[in-house]
Amino acid sequence: MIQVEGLQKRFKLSKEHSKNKTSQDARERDGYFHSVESVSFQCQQAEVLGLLGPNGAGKTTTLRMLSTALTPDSGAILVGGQDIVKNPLYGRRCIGFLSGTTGLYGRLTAKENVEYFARLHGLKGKALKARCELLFETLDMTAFLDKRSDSLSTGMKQKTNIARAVVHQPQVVILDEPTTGLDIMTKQTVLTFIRQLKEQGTPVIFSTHHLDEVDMLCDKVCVIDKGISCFEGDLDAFRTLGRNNELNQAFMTIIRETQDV
Ligand SMILES: Nc1ncnc2c1ncn2[C@@H]1O[C@H](COP(=O)(O)OP(=O)(O)OP(=O)(O)O)[C@@H](O)[C@H]1O
Repeated sequence: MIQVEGLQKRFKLSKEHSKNKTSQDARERDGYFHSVESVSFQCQQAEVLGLLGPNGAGKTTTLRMLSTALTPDSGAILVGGQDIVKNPLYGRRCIGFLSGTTGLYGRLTAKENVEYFARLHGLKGKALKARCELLFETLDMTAFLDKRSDSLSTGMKQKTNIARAVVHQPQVVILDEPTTGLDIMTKQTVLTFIRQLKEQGTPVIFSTHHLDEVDMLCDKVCVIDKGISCFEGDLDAFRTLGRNNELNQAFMTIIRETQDV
């Protein structure tokens, strides 16, 4: 289980930027951009949580804090009761993170990339081979395992990145827009993989703009708007609050009404 409580993150703006201030966003103040002002949610074992929000809402900033790539200014991130803000090394061991900008080593093959990260996490010998083979099979990677990563298609790269992110069997999996830019077949493989993680009991948090994916996969959603989590609940509660069975419509109502407050 992962619990996120009162996360905040601001970024210092350059003097130049502050002088020529044109932004209407209330998060820009005192020489800082307050990307995440107050975000809280939790995701239990075997639950899939969809992180929703308009462009610029603060989803990626939040997920980067969960991955320990960014340190929050305040707030707590508890995995199995331990605060990974205070213990980021522990966080890196227990979280598997796929970001939109994760890079692969272009000169290494898909297989070599995944094995390299497996070794970084301490896997070796038969355990490494078995874990990698299972992932290659599950993510349908066998046809391109020996190709250099710089020659892979977008979908092949994404599968390799996902394998790399979960090779150490993390307690919690966090995926930032995992299906963006993928064709229908590859997207299906990724969604099936998320469902399998859930069946194995792993909490999965993923950000997306595709509410059809949320409908198919998510047990609950958290909506972030302008750096603040304004809704957390299951899909029934989401539809009720948005007064619409159609998730896109419900989402737009929730955002509109949050912004009117
Ligand atoms: N290093 C930074 N310095 C200044 N502002 C930043 C920085 N990183 C993010 N931001 C700002 O914080 C806000 C939230 O960005 P974030 O990438 O978290 O949004 P998002 O919800 O993931 O958006 P999208 O759906 O478009 O990916 C944006 O306005 C962004 O410009």
